[in-house]
Amino acid sequence: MDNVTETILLTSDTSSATGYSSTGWKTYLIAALPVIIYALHLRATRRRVVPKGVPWVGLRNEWFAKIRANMRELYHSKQNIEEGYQLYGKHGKPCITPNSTFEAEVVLPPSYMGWLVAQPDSVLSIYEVLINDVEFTYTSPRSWQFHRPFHVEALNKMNLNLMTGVMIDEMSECLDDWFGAVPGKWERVSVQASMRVILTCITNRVFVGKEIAHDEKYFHYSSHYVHQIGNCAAMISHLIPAMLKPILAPLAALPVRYYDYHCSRYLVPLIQKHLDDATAAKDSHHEERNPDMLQLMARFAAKSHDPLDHDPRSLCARILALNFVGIHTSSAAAMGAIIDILCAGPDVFAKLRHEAATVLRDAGGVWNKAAVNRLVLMDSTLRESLRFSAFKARGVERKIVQKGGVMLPDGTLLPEGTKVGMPTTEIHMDPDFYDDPRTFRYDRFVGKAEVGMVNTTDTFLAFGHGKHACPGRFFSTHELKLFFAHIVLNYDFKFFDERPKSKYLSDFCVWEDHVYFETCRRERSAHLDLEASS
Ligand code: HEM
Repeated sequence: MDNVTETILLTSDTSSATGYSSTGWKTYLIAALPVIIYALHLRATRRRVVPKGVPWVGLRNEWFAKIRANMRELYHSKQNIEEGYQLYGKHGKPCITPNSTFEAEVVLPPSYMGWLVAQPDSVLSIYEVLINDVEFTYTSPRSWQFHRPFHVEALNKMNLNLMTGVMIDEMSECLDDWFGAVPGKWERVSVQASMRVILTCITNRVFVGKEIAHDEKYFHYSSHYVHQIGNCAAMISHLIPAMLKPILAPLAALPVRYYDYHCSRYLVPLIQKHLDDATAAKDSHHEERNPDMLQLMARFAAKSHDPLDHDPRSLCARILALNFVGIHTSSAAAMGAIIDILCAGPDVFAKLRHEAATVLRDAGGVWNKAAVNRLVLMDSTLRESLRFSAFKARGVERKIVQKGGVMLPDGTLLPEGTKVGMPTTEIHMDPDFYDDPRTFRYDRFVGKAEVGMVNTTDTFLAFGHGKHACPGRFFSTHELKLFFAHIVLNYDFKFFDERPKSKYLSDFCVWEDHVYFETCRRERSAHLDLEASS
């Protein structure tokens, strides 16, 4: 017997004598492992709260019914929301809709809207929803580390009147590329690709200025950033168990962090320059009259005492996050609008063209904010499209952050961490709120000043509602009205005989395939025809 074997035998003998055999210890550990993992999982998923006493929809009579309903949600979300609305929402009651992220959401009835929007941020938080949905902790940690969200304030300070010329320039250039520049030549164009690229170009131009916006590599990195952030967030929230997130999510977020890094190489030096200029201008009281978003943000930053606001990398992350929220939403709105207009047919199109031509002729052939504001039919058409073709079925989503939870008007207690929201699409299609809701009526809102495209109401939720209603809606409304006016003036179209099909992925509405339309550049803008004939 050698020394080592002897030692092992001795050790083993000793442990048997004391009642602790190493095999027994390992067995205990192996048996306890699932419990330890489960305890860690519970701790890591403590935010996944499922309130008691609220009925579920989408359940079937089967084993593990809730887990399976959550897993089915990716393709059954709209059905669940419809069912919940008919069974509960219409009767003033909340219900739980499953979610493929396993974070079930309490959908509230429309009658609770006043209560929902009256809650302070210390009770219901939109930020927790945004940070969670986009997995900002991993995909873009810097973009939500700030004390004052002045990127949102900068959005509201944007001078849309002075920006109009820049926007028209950018639109014309992009439309030449995508819709065709040769009069009389018909082109076949993808709705999804064209709207995504054109809206990205306009947003980039207005946000970061011409030089960087027109840099092909910046366009590549920034548009990939916008698309990857959604993919990475979906992968993190759907595929990575919460307890493994700290280890695996940073890896899953690498693609978006790569594009973020490349965008920052363009933006950080420019932001530093704007910060220096803004600091100098603060002392000399001289500021450029037509600043882009980055310049506006630098002005706010220059006046701030928070060191984080002077970090160009932080400002860069914030503008990229704005790009993400702004580009997806406005391109989805533009896709819905062009499809709705081409389905509405030649009469509606002729009326929109006539209005745009009259307004532009009366404005002397140059668009400005006042002229865009006079596009009443276009405003109603685009608002109707946001109602009719809403691209997210649940909206006004908030997370309960108040310790101890919150009591709903019917006395139900929802615990801290519960996500709540409104059934946007069902409210938009409810005959109690809209006459003949399943018909696209382009002129539905004409003559009702209180329901212009930017106005949110209890029953028009495309931009959310309440104090957190989309701050980008003034910019987007102006941009989309200008864009569609420019299109109807300068292009002819073939109309759709049949509406393209859409489907839901979770609660997001997407077009089933690539949808194409045919368009042809006119000899000249229709307002010049009007001028010639009058
Ligand atoms: C047609 C285009 C757009 C649509 C339909 C849209 C829709 C929305 C919706 C539904 C919300 C949630 C509001 C709530 O829950 O009450 C929201 C929030 C927000 N949107 Fe938009 N949006 C659009 C364009 C933009 C643009 C262009 C920007 C910026 C460039 C932007 C920036 C934001 C921000 C920062 C928030 C969060 C507001 C907050 O936290 O208080 N949006 N948007």
